[in-house]
Amino acid sequence: MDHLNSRIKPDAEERQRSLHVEGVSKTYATDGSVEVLRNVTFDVGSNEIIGIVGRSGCGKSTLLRLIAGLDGDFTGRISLDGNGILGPGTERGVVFQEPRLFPWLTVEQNVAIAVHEVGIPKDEKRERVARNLALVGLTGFEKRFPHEISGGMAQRAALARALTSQPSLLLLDEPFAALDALTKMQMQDELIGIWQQSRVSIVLITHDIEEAIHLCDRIIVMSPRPGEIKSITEVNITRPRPRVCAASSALREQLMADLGLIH
Ligand SMILES: Nc1ncnc2c1ncn2[C@@H]1O[C@H](COP(=O)(O)OP(=O)(O)OP(=O)(O)O)[C@@H](O)[C@H]1O
Repeated sequence: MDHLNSRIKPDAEERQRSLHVEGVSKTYATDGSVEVLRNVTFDVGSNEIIGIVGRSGCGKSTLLRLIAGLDGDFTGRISLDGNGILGPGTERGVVFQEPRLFPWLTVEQNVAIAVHEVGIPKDEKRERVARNLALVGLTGFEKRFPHEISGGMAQRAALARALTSQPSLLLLDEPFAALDALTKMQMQDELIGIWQQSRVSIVLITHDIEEAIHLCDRIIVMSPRPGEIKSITEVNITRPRPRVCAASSALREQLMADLGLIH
C-alpha cells in the first residue's frame, strides 16, 4: 500500500478489527469481461464509520454487495470479526438508497421481518422491534403502511429493520441520496445518534463529499476502471461536527483532488 499517503494510513494496530477486506478483485463476465474491482484492501475497526466515495461506476455498490455476501464470485478475502463471509448473515445489516419495504406490511411488520426466522422468544422479538423503532424515531407509526409515511420515515424504518437483527456491521448504500436536502441533514445527524447508542460499525457508500466528512471517521476514495483505492483519509474533526469549518473545507478540497475533480 505504498501508494497511500502516510497522512491517511489507518493505524490498524490500534483499532480492534471488525471488517477485513484483503486483496479483493472482481470481474463481471457479462458482455465480455469487465474488471470492476482490483486489489481492494482496507479494515473497518469496531465502532468505526468508514465512507467510500468515488465516481459513478467505480465499483462501490459491487464492493458493498460482496461484503453483504450477496455475490460470492470474487478473489481475495473478506472477513468479519475473523469469520470469512460466505453469504448474507444477520451480523450484517444493509440499507439501500430506496427503503425496500413490503407495501402490504405495516412499519412494525416490515421491521419484524429482520427477526422472523431467528430463534428468539416472541416477547424479545417484540421488544427488539419496539426498541429499534424508538431508536429511529418511529414510535407511534408502527401500524402505518409504507404509503402512509414520508420518504424519510420509510428510510428510518429500513434502518430500524437493519438494526433489529443486532448486526455488528451496517452497510449503507447511499441511504439518504433520494431524500430532500433538509431531511437528509436531519437523517445524517440522527444516524450519528443511532451509531452512538448502538456502537455498530458502519460502511457508508456515498456520492456526497459533505456527507462523508460529516459522518465518517475515515474516507476511502476509489478511482474507476478498474475500481481501486486511491486514498484513505482520517477525519480529525471532533463530534458533534459543524457543517462548515476550516478543517472540513480543507478536507473537501483534498477529497475533490483525490477524486480528480480539481487539480
Ligand atoms: N451484474 C453486472 N454485470 C455486469 N456489469 C456490472 C454488473 N453490475 C455492475 N456492473 C458494472 O460494474 C461497474 C461498477 O458498478 P457499481 O454499481 O458497483 O458502481 P458504483 O460505483 O456503485 O456506481 P454508482 O455510483 O453509479 O452507483 C459498472 O461499470 C457497472 O456497469
